[in-house]
Amino acid sequence: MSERSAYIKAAESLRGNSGQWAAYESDGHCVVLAGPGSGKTKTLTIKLARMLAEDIEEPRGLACITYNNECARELEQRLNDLGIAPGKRIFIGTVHSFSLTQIILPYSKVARLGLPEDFAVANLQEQRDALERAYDRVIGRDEDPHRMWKGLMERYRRSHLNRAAAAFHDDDATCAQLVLAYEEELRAQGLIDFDDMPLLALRALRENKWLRCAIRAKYPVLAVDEYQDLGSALHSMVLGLCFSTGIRLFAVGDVDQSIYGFIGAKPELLRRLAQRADVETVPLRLNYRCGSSIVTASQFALGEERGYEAPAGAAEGTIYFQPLHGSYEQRAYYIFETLIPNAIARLPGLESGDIAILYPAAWLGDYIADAAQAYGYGTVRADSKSHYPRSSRLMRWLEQCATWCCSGWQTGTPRFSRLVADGERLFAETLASETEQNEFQRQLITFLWERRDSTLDLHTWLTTFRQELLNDHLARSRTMSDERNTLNTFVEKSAPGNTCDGFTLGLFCGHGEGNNRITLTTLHSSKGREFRFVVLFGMDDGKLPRNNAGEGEIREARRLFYVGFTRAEEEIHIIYSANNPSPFVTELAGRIDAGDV
Ligand SMILES: Nc1ncnc2c1ncn2[C@@H]1O[C@H](COP(=O)(O)OP(=O)(O)OP(=O)(O)O)[C@@H](O)[C@H]1O
Repeated sequence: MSERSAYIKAAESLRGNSGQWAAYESDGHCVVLAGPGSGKTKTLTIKLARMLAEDIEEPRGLACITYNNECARELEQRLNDLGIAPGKRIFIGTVHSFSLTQIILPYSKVARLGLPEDFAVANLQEQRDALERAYDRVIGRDEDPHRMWKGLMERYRRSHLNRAAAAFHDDDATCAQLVLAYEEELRAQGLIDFDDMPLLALRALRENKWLRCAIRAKYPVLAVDEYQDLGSALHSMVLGLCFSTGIRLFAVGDVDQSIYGFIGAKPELLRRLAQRADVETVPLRLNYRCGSSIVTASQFALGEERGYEAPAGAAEGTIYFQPLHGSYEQRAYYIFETLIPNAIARLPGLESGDIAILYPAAWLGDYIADAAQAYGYGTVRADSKSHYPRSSRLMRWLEQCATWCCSGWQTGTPRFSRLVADGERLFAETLASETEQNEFQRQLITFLWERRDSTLDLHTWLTTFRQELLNDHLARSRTMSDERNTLNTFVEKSAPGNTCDGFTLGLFCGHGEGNNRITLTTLHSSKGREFRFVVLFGMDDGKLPRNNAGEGEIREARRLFYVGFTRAEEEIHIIYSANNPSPFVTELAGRIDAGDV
């Protein structure tokens, strides 16, 4: 199917929903403001495909910014299903990678950002060292600066974007000095860090009108997914690029799913955007994901009536409350001894891959992982305790390469051309010339073609890959120091005697048997995902919300509960301490008992 017919066909499924169709037909700035499962991401991807085909003439393209690399991966996959591979015309990535690759790397010198020509991105150790030196200079107490000051400084940098404003120096003079000293320490080493990226990009855009015009020339459309979690820097960029420079905006989000306040997200920014007179705001009411009782109850979970409904004829869905006694270990065992075997017997066709167990903090996942292993269930962890950070672009590309070796060479998923394009974007810095790109492509096909076997030993595959293809690029790149460390750590883990000893290529990329595993992840990392059967684990007072939470934190914890709750299609099981339930669970159970569902 051609690109054009693929999106036109997909758009037919939007026609029956007047809101989705209005967004699809919009021709100016448009914001889709809607709840879970309402098809925001679906509408966004089909609209992107349409704009690329109908509104934007080659070689111009569009930039799509999203919250994290996992969300970027999801969008890439959905666009790929519509026949659109990321490439020169389309940028999909985080605010940080947009700032770095589209603004700082190409324009830092002409935009006079004051960075040395060969600046690099600091790895975690270099950031720690810079903070320690800055702390000694500004505060100099005999304390660990990483415990309290690191978090304070990060929040201050993210919330005080304009260094010229008096508020930057006045709101917290010590913090302001620490920020400046920390940045000086980094610059003295020729480094920038992660938080510098949007700040420097914003400064470059603010101070240089020609740069805003250059971005508009390349990307006449800017799309934003998960707007509620993107923070002040992105919001300021959007205001400057879209409303002062004329780039067209297409954004989707949900203020009720804003769960990253602790790193600077502000749901009111999306609200303000949606209230602008020059923006067409499209609300969506139907939730296609969850059974009808789950949709109704989700609004009790949130504590707000939003008027969301399931479409006519949707299945009902069931909510189970599971108050338990005993330790977390005992409660985790109950899931695999009773809950899941019963569910598999009851729900036709339910497989491990349809099941997710979500918890408020990654350490609670350890109990689940141990219990799953004891009962012989395969699991995949998508939280911070996964075998490698799910956000790593390099690891994500290696997974794709492994998938090609296991099956892609026969099925075309992924296509080899996609691996080449993604690899060239990943190593864009060191693959500048056509000769280098051709050589990279030749080496890649030689390596992968000789290893088309899902039973190969992962450690050998990775060490050879690293040595033959990656080492040189990683050593020469200025931006991939952390990616290099991530790879080296994972290679070490896969070595004989370590935690991933014996992993095959198939297990690494979730191919075949290994793919059908129960997902274990935090409520935070469950955002954007959906499963037939969801277990919420550890829904206890003190865990959700955590002890001594302030008012704002309690509101955010409640939204987190709502995000987890709305991942379920058919069944949701809420496991909590019988003596100490989360107040959100108590309120939800009370509303359901009162017959509100
Ligand atoms: N018009 C539609 N007809 C049928 N199914 C739809 C329609 N719109 C969306 N869906 C389905 O609803 C589910 C949720 O869609 P999607 O993931 O795009 O929602 P979302 O609004 O991004 O959700 P969340 O905010 O919870 O991540 C998907 O399975 C999608 O295919």
